Amino acid sequence: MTQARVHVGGADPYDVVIGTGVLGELPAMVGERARTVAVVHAEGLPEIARPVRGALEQAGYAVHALPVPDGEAAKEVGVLAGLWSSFARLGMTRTDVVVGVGGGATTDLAGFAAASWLRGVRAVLVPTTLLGMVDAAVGGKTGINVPEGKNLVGAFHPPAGVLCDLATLMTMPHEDYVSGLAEIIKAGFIADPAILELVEDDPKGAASPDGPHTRELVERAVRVKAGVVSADLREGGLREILNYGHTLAHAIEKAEDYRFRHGHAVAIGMVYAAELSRLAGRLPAGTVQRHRDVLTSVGLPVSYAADWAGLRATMSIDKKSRGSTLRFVVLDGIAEPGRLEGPDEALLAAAYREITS
Ligand SMILES: NC(=O)c1ccc[n+]([C@@H]2O[C@H](COP(=O)([O-])OP(=O)(O)OC[C@H]3O[C@@H](n4cnc5c(N)ncnc54)[C@H](O)[C@@H]3O)[C@@H](O)[C@H]2O)c1
Ligand SMILES: O=C(O)C(=O)C[C@@H](O)[C@H](O)[C@H](O)COP(=O)(O)O
Ligand SMILES: [Zn+2]
Repeated sequence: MTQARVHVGGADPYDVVIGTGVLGELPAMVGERARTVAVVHAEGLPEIARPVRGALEQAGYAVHALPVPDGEAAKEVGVLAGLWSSFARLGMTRTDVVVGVGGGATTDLAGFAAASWLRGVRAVLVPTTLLGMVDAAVGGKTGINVPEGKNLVGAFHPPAGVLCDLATLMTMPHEDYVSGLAEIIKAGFIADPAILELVEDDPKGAASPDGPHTRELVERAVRVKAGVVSADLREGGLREILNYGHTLAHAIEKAEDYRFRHGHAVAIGMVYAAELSRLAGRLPAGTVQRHRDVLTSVGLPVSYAADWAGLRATMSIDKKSRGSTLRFVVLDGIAEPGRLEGPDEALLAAAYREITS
């Protein structure tokens, strides 16, 4: 299979390599100055980290595997502190490198560990989930959760390279695979309608790593993200569009004690944002229905019912808020993202009612 290479520009440029057999690129991304390489991976997935460790050992690095808890349980301050202790024990200096292998939770943690160790060492990311490949590992947002909210502590720390080996997707649990599709569909709504058409034409294929368009869907979503973060790494404006659906999604994840899949929460959050757009007179009802149809077709949820007051309170701490003003990414049409600033409480509650049934 041929490989695709997507360049991410900006002050710290790097490549995202997509295909199979991509690990040959790893030593070049780690670089010649490194001696020690810490490979951070989920403790339940040592077999996924094994080829990564092998490629690095063969290249002559001193490789140390640092297993962390699986999934979202990794994005906790205690786990991060454990990595700092391990880095100290290994004597990691500024020329040494952290390699994160796994899903988005693992790469978010590994990236933040790299960002914070000695005020910043090189990180190379090897995402092994669909969501990790198309979103989490690209763009330099790293971080952890705190009890008060999702991703509230973190740093912008672009990786030195991202390697997406599509073969690793074959072992993914179906529900986690589908979760990743939510971020791909998000990229379709905010920027690349061809993604929506690919999913709508063959939802069953889209929901399987064996599907005919897996590689194209991954590449298209990565290109959307790369284009945005190349222009606005630190979310001064444009980058906010990647947060479509996330204001409510993050509140749902917190309400569910981070046991709700991120992509599933984003799917619900996108329908909420679409309903907000419609109720604000900015989006036709047909486009809101298109959200429900395409998300449902691949098995993603589009409704949610829990105490509105709790969700509303959590949304205030969203990173797009400015002072007491809530700000949402909305749509004025397909691939026409806009902002809704300080919406009426009545509008927020009305949009929520639309997704509770
Ligand atoms: N930094 C960003 O820009 C960004 C973007 C989107 C999402 N995120 C974050 O990413 C996280 C979600 O990522 P995710 O969906 O990958 O979830 P995840 O990291 O929790 O992984 C999902 C599950 O898949 C398992 N897994 C990983 N690779 C596997 C494989 N190849 N085969 C079998 N099992 C495998 C994991 O162990 C885990 O149990 C959230 O924390 C979210 O906030 C970050
Ligand atoms: O890269 C971005 O920017 C995004 O918003 C991508 C989101 O899919 C991702 O979930 C991100 O982690 C959310 O960031 P946050 O700043 O809202 O925590
Ligand atoms: Zn997301």
